[in-house]
Formats: sequence, C-alpha cells, structure tokens
Amino acid sequence: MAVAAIATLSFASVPCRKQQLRHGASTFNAQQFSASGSHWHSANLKWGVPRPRAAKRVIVAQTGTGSHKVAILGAAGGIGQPLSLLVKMSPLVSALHLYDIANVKGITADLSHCNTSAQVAGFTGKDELAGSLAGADVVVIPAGVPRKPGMTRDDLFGINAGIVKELVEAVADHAPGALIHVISNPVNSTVPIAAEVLKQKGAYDPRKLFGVTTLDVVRANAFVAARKGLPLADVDVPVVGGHARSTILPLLSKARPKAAFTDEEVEELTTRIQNAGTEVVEAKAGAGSATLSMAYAAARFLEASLRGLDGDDDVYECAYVQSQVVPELPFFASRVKLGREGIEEVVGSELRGLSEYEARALEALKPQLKASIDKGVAYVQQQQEAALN
Ligand SMILES: NC(=O)c1ccc[n+]([C@@H]2O[C@H](COP(=O)([O-])OP(=O)(O)OC[C@H]3O[C@@H](n4cnc5c(N)ncnc54)[C@H](O)[C@@H]3O)[C@@H](O)[C@H]2O)c1
Ligand SMILES: O=C(O)C[C@H](O)C(=O)O
Repeated sequence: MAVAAIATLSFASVPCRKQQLRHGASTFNAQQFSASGSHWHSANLKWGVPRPRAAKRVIVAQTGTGSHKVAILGAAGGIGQPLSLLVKMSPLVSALHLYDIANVKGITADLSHCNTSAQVAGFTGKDELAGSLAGADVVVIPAGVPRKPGMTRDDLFGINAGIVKELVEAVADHAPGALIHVISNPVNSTVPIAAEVLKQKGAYDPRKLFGVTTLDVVRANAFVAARKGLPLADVDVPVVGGHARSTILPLLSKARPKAAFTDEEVEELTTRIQNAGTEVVEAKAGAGSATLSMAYAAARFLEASLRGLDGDDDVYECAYVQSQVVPELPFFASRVKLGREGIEEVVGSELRGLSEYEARALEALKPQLKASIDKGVAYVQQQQEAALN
C-alpha cells in the first residue's frame, strides 16, 4: 500500500543553537540540506514538502496539523503568487484566502490542485474583500505597485498609501484580531498608515502590526556568509531601522557567528545590503522589483508568526514595529520575540554597544525615518479631515 511521505522544511532552516537563542537570535537562518543531501534537517521545521528520498515511495498527500487561516491581499501579483504557493505548502495553515482586484480565479484553481492540506479560496474585487478576511489569523499585504529603475520606494507613496489604507480598514472591520504583515512599500510609511487607520477604527493592537523587513535579514545573511566563507545556516545578522536606503542598518558587529570585518568590508557589505532592492529593480529593468526572494522572506516571517501563535517559546525575527527602542522614532525595525498574541517583546539590547560606524549610521538615519513616519501619519489624518469636510 502506498505510504504518505511527509517531511518538513523551514524557510529559515535549522534552529539556532541554544546559546544563540538566549541572545535573542532568530530561530532560523537558512534552508539546509543534510551533508549527504539525502534528507532535510527537520528538528523543529514546520513547512512541508515531500522528502527528496521519498521519490521511491508514492506520495499520497501532505497532511498538516495546523489550523491557521491566512489571507493574502494582492495574491495575484509578483510576490503574491509565489508566496501563495509557499503558504499552500505549510502544514501550519488549514485555510488560505487569496484576494486581489483581478486574476485570482485561475491562481486559486491552479493552487488548489496541489495535494497539500490547506484549503484555498479565491476572492476578487472589493465586494469579496470582507469574505476573504473572515476568521483570518494572519493577513499578509503585498498589494500595491512596485518600483521601476530610477524610482525610490517613497515614489510609490502616492498609489500605495491609498491601497494600504483601504485594505487595513477592511482588516479592522472584518479580521480585527489578526496579525497584519505589511509588505507594500514604502514600508517606512505604510506601517504608520496602517497603525493610524487601526487607531481610528478602535482596533489598534501594536503587538499585531508588522512591517515585513525579513528580506533585509535574508540578504544580509546571504551576503555575509558569502563574503566571510561561513556556512549559510549559521549566519544571523540583525538588521534594524527601516526599509529604505540608509534607514536599512545591518548590525555587523552583532552578527553571529562572531566575525572580524575590516572597515572596508563593513562599508561594502552595508552598502550592498542597503542597495540590494535597487540591484534587483535595475536587473529587472522595468519589470518590477524583488518578488521571489521577497516571497521566501515573507513565508519565513509568516512561519515565525504562526509558530509564535502556536506557543513556540523561541521565535525571534526582525520586523518594523511600534517601539520605544529609539525614543524619537515611534516605528523602528528591531528583533522581536513572537508569541501567542503577536509581539511579546521588542529586543532593544542590540542597540547597545554598537560600533562607531553603526552608531553614526543610526544617528544619520533618524531624520529620514522620522520624516517617513510623519508622512504616513499625516496622510491618514488629512484623509480623515477631508472626509469630514
Ligand atoms: N517589504 C519588502 O521588503 C518588499 C520587497 C519587495 C517588494 N515590496 C513591495 O511589495 C509591493 C508589491 O510588489 P509586487 O512585485 O508583488 O507588485 P505586483 O504589481 O506584481 O503585484 C501587486 C498586486 O497587488 C494587486 N493590487 C493592487 N491594488 C490592489 C488592491 N487595492 N487590493 C488588492 N490587490 C491590489 C495588483 O492587482 C497586483 O496583483 C510593492 O509595493 C513593492 O514595492 C516590498
Ligand atoms: O526595492 C524595492 O523596491 C522592493 C523591496 O523593498 C526590496 O527591498 O527589494
């Protein structure tokens, strides 16, 4: 008789050593095959794919034990599609709702044929937005326009601010307890927009609102591992600040494993990490920005969030959240501990003992990040005033 073969894979892979966890490190770093290449490391890995070696067996179905409902708003886009596939593969997810203003039907039919347990449903157009959100535990928002060469993320504000405002209003009405993962740029402003909308709706819980900056960490880990010849799965670089240009601040002095960087290496790596989004935008030459690496990063952050909701006690990721870590910046990307209600703790200790380079960069990013936060807050307030007049 055929045997269902299930193995699990994490987007971030192997759990960090206990020593790292005590220091608040992420529980994952990078996906990893065993040395023999014959199986996935799976000590506490949750995301499901068939084991490569199961090719000898007949794979009947991937069953999951999870019960979480995830809604993706902007599911038909460059990020939305691969992200939907990755979420469909998660055994932590029982229901996957795909919402977009267009093209959802085919994607839903396509994905629903994968023999993984999450049930997929598609929702198209504003009339179906409420239905897509009903009962969601996590709402992921990649809806909005991407950059073209020559544009800054802030150039997207004019279109994406309105999209994020409208979608978060609906989340407040129809999924008020859900975690919200904002991917749409400019993240430095769209997260404050989301917070203001939720406040106006009386539905703001700062523990549940996140700007997704995981891609900065994923890139930092990849670039540092390559530069220093370190095993990918071991590398963990916290990235703090925001998600645009010099507001992206990788803390190489806090990277694990501890590595010695020359001043030139610090300058080169920091600049590469800060410009990595632009590197992709230019390589795509008008066809958009990072989508596949972003889907991977968003799936990693989603997995971390779901593990936190499930009561896993050692889940840490960097994200752009409301905090008092830097008093003059009400939103700041830091490492956070994820738990049953969302953020359990914002880990501010990494900002102590910075290198001179990092301390200078932190001071330098403050005005830019503050201006982006204020712009988001002002936008929602102006919209509200306009609606009242
Ligand atoms: N946070 C990050 O690290 C990060 C990384 C990459 C991209 N992004 C951002 O993510 C966003 C999406 O990028 P993409 O490449 O997927 O773009 P895309 O244009 O390929 O897809 C966007 C999708 O959003 C949909 N959409 C537009 N308005 C909508 C609305 N009101 N409701 C629902 N869906 C709507 C579109 O129909 C489209 O399917 C961009 O703003 C981009 O800058 C952020
Ligand atoms: O660079 C962009 O516009 C998309 C995203 O913010 C990224 O960092 O890749």
